Amino acid sequence: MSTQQSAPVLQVDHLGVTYGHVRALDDVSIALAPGRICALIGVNGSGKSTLFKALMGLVAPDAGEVSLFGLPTTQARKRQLVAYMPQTEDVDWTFPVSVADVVAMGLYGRLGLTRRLRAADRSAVDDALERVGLAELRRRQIGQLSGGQRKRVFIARSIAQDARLLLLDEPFAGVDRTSESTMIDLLKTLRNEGRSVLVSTHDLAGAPALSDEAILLHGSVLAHGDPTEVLTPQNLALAFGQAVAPTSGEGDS
Ligand SMILES: Nc1ncnc2c1ncn2[C@@H]1O[C@H](COP(=O)(O)OP(=O)(O)OP(=O)(O)O)[C@@H](O)[C@H]1O
Repeated sequence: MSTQQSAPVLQVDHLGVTYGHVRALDDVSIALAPGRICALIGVNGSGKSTLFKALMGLVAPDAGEVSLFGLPTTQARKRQLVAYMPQTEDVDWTFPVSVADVVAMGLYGRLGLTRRLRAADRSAVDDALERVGLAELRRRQIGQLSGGQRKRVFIARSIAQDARLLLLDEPFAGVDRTSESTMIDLLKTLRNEGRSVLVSTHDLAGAPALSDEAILLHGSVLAHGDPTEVLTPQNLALAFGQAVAPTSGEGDS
């Protein structure tokens, strides 16, 4: 990490994404430095999930570019540099796999075709489960976990993977205050290890305590910087004051 300390882990230049007639993201430019927690804040439909999906290459932009660690997304994913936690409803929780199986998936990039875990891999899975407090539930089917436990499984998988950038879409939704504060402590520890975290949240009051910087999104970036400077009454009125849908119609692409 040392030689590229200031190189952005995530760079988005003039990104545009359109679904049919809905312009979900328009001219979005963002850079995120290593070792930072960045809160992504915006009203429902402001494009937060779309931004995560574009960063992961899961939706095709119609304008602009994305790079992670100076690499195209496909390369960064291949090198296991980035981990993504989608919104809970985007995951098939009935899938017949255990908690430990899901965490082990973080190691697949390093395993051979047989995907057979060696002793060191098993201990990486155990360590990751220990760090998120799920060691005792390692054999449980993922569908039999609470909402907060499900989120922690994903974080454990990112830790096992040793991802340098975590993209977390609404990790605190449906999570009680105690679990949320445990998760925030964990994210800060991961940040202190030099990882970066982009995390979407609706918790405006909690954002300054959670994050080093904040982005206010409303189809485009309304503000990006220190959370206390971003979350001003004026900016919040712009982002939340009116239930304005992102620009729809033919867009400008
Ligand atoms: N697959 C899709 N097809 C068509 N429109 C979509 C699709 N996915 C998202 N949209 C639209 O794109 C816009 C941005 O949606 P997105 O899910 O990115 O917002 P969000 O900020 O993540 O919302 P939320 O806080 O509700 O999760 C919205 O107007 C939404 O209706």
